[in-house]
Amino acid sequence: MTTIIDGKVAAASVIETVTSTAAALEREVGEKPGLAVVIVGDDPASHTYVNSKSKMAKQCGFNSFQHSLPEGTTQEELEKLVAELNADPAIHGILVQLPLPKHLKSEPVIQSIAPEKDVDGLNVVNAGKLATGDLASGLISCTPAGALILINRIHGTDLSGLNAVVIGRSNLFGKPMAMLLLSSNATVTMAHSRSKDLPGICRGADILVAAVGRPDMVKAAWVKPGATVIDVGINRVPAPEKGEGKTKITGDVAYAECAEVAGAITPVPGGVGPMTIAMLMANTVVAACRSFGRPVPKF
Ligand SMILES: Nc1nc2c(c(=O)[nH]1)N[C@@H](CN(C=O)c1ccc(C(=O)N[C@@H](CCC(=O)O)C(=O)O)cc1)CN2
Repeated sequence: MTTIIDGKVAAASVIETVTSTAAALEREVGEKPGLAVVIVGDDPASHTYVNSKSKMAKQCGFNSFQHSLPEGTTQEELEKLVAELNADPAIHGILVQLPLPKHLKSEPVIQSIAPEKDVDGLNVVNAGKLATGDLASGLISCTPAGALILINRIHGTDLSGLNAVVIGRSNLFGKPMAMLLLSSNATVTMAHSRSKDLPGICRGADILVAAVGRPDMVKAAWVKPGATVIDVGINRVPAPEKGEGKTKITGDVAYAECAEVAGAITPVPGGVGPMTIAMLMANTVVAACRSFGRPVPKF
């Protein structure tokens, strides 16, 4: 029997801990965690994600600040806003929604976020801490942190002796995911579009993580029988069965056929996606606890 890994259930458990920690902080210190979310431009999917983040922040008992900037915002204007948020003591977490419009460079913006407020875990200080095995004092990118929680539900926290393959090498997901798996003692292979014999590499995986942005790319023949398959893809594709012009979300894994072979698998939607927003809340409450010298919850 294949286990369907339910990201909504795991996310709800994270949110419960976040909410009780935020309530304790307010009771004991008289302050709420503050999350600032910055979005530039009109991308509808990005607006949906940002609205969900702001709504969830309020639900957790945070102060939520949304900065929606016009498409024509300049690099200087964006970095000036980040500098103001860095200096604001009511803000414990800052997130700049990605991707930015094409005329803006995301790297300098990300690197201008104060590391202790970088709840996306993308700043070189936080990425460096993760790469050097310091998982305790930095902030870890939300989607890989959430994917690891789902993997831990199947395999426990010690992945010794297991082969993990991560397809994709982005700073937002692939690289931090590989570091987290390595820190959990897995034997990790990072594969990508230039890898030779991708199906063969994947067939060696006890834990296969796909983050490539190509709908249904991973086929059943790529999956080792009994493997855990984590699908990080969020692809919007046409869904004529729902009506003309309709679309649906699908992952990077051909779900139905891979579920026949895998031991455990995440669906899309309802797998890794809900963990992204839950871990953003977790990072924000952790950043707030640290700023007040309070104990940090475990997720
Ligand atoms: N600064 C950041 N930008 C982006 C990130 C990020 O972590 N930080 N990740 C993605 C988008 N993203 C959050 O921003 C995100 C993607 C998907 C989901 C999610 O819950 N997906 C649902 C399906 C939702 C739907 O039906 O549309 C699921 O998989 O169940 C949450 C957040 C890029 N940008």
